[in-house]
Amino acid sequence: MSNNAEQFASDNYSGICPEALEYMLQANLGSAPAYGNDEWTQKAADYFRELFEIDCEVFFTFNGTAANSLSLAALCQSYHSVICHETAHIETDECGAPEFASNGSKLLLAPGENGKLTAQSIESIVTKRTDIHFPKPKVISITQSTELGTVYTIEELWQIKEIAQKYQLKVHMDGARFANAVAAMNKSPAEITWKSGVDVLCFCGTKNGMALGEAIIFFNRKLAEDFDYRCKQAGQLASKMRFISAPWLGLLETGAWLKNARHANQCAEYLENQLLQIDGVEIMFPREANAVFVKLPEQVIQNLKDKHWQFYTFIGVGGVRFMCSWNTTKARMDELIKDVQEAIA
Ligand SMILES: Cc1ncc(COP(=O)(O)O)c(C=O)c1O
Ligand SMILES: C[C@H](O)[C@H](N)C(=O)O
Repeated sequence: MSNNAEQFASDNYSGICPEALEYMLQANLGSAPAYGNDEWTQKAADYFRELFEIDCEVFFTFNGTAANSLSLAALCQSYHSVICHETAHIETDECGAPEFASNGSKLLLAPGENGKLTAQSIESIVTKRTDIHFPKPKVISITQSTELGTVYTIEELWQIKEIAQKYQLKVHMDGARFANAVAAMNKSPAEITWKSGVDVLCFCGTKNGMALGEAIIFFNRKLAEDFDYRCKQAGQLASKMRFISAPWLGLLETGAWLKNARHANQCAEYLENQLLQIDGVEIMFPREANAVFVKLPEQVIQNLKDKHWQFYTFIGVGGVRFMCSWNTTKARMDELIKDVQEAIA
């Protein structure tokens, strides 16, 4: 087997946290009804309704791309468009799945500082064209925490809510790192979702300590009509759904979902502080969740790769993302910091 030392490439690299694994093993005792008709799925869905303080509709998919693309398809018709940030994952890394699942809804890209849409950038797109030849804006998609490791504040979410209401737009939240945003903001899940105008949240379990599995949470039940059929048709209805919902229940009932996110955020804060002490390292965006984006000289990047460090460099020349996870250790961070120091020296 290859070297399984922890990497800072992505929280997708991490294994399953103990709580998720324990509940998975419990669910493995004996047989259970298939296709979501099991007690684990019912309990997990009920727990989400308790956590978000609302009678929301909950669905489970295998991954985030499916969650995003299917939920967006539920919010708009093929002749509509979805406004998202130019660095949004639904634009950069889902291979056109949102457009495919919606039969053609166009993504309209907006700039914005630190990876965030603003009410102004949204309004300028909505008002730019209103003629029949242009796909009518219908959905705003925001990522919380963002692809650049930043977090929408409550004030920013409310400004976006006001624009959405002004122009009758729905709001989708890509919550690949939603737990990290909750941990960073110290606000309730309800406050940073439906109370701030979010209609549907794709809450990622994969990056939060599960093997796989996302929860799609419709705060507006009307929008979930027949969504189960959409999931089935897309191959996202798990026959042994208990092996997605039980680990979710493990994260929720034990509080590990928030504990894991807090740990990842705290590790990123430590990593950022240590990197800031190295001459030649430039922090690219405010570190507000579990990712640290730094600018490094090209030969330093190559030196780190030669030492078998793995990381994403999708953010321009010299841009590097270090992502912390539920199982990140100080020892491993110190190894990375030492190698960066030696490479720069
Ligand atoms: C911001 C964001 N959204 C969505 C996804 C999609 O998740 P998946 O790779 O499981 O399709 C990812 C993947 O890591 C992501 O980083
Ligand atoms: C960028 C890559 O697609 C993955 N979503 C990640 O964040 O690691």
